[in-house]
Amino acid sequence: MHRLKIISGHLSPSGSSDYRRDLWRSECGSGSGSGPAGSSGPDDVVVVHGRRTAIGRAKRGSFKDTTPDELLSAAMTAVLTDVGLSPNLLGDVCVGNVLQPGAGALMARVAHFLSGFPETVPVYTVNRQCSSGLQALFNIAGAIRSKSIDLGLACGVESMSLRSIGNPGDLSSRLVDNDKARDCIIPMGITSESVAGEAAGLRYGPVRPEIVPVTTRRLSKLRPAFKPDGSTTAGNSSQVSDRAAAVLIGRRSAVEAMGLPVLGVLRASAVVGVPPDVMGIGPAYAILQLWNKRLRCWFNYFLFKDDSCPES
Ligand SMILES: CC(=O)SCCNC(=O)CCNC(=O)[C@H](O)C(C)(C)COP(=O)(O)OP(=O)(O)OC[C@H]1O[C@@H](n2cnc3c(N)ncnc32)[C@H](O)[C@@H]1OP(=O)(O)O
Repeated sequence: MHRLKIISGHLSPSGSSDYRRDLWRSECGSGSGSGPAGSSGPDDVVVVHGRRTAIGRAKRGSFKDTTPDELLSAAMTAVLTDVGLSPNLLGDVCVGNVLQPGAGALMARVAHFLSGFPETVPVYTVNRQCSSGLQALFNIAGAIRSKSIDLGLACGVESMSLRSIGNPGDLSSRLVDNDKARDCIIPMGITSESVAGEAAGLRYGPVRPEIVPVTTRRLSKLRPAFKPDGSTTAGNSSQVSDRAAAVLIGRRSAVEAMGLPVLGVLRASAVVGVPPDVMGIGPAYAILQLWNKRLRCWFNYFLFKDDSCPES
């Protein structure tokens, strides 16, 4: 019950005082501010509000002809409209996007103007492959922590219908002499097969007793998508899709002064490099790094799902 109460408090739009009291009392929340898990107060980076579009199936879905600037603009506009915030108050806007033509920032700046944002508000894009949207969030959080800005908008957008991931661009011919460099051009689906191969030997530890095995006939009959004897199918893959999302975050003191809601607190993030032929395994190692940043008790409250792929 205690755990449920904390989770529901975390989701409360008003950042309810009950939740905060529980958080302050909990092992993570009661720290002296000496570490990322323990710091709590006016300088917290807090989540105010977030919206997303529906998820359209690439090439065949409802957004197959919708340009990414339109998707992005819809999400950006909705966030600010919901909370009644003028875009003038945004210190920065960061957009995660992988398949970027127009030198990166063009689509985002167009979306920015389509949303009625003034030219004085800056915008830029970031590409950290599958976690680009998350990286946008932590870029804005970093700017808030360093006191460069008080409030910012973090977004992510991808049109897998209108853009192609097939073209690797111009690369050195020396690539063939370097194993790791060569692995960088392995198709995504094949890396997914390699991750499945590595994961096959893993035990699922504490969550194992919670899982009830269910085999649906249709699901088990789906054919492997990337190699004949593979295990990646349409049923266990991230879907290739078109969508956008936007999240408003800020420093707690500024957010509260503006009378905006507090949905949650951004405590920490971690990024790691992994071998390119199993790049999809990255979140497992990043979670371990967070664990090592003394966030152990947070793992009592939340189960993590890797939903960061732009195409998922
Ligand atoms: C960091 C990383 O890990 S990167 C990610 C690595 N993974 C990948 O690259 C995989 C990305 N995904 C893909 O490329 C695509 O989703 C694919 C190729 C796997 C599948 O694409 P599609 O064939 O277009 O999938 P689609 O959605 O049409 O589904 C195919 C069929 O499976 C069926 N299906 C899909 N999911 C399920 C399910 N859960 N249960 C039953 N049937 C299902 C669909 O109904 C469809 O049936 P139909 O052909 O009779 O209509």
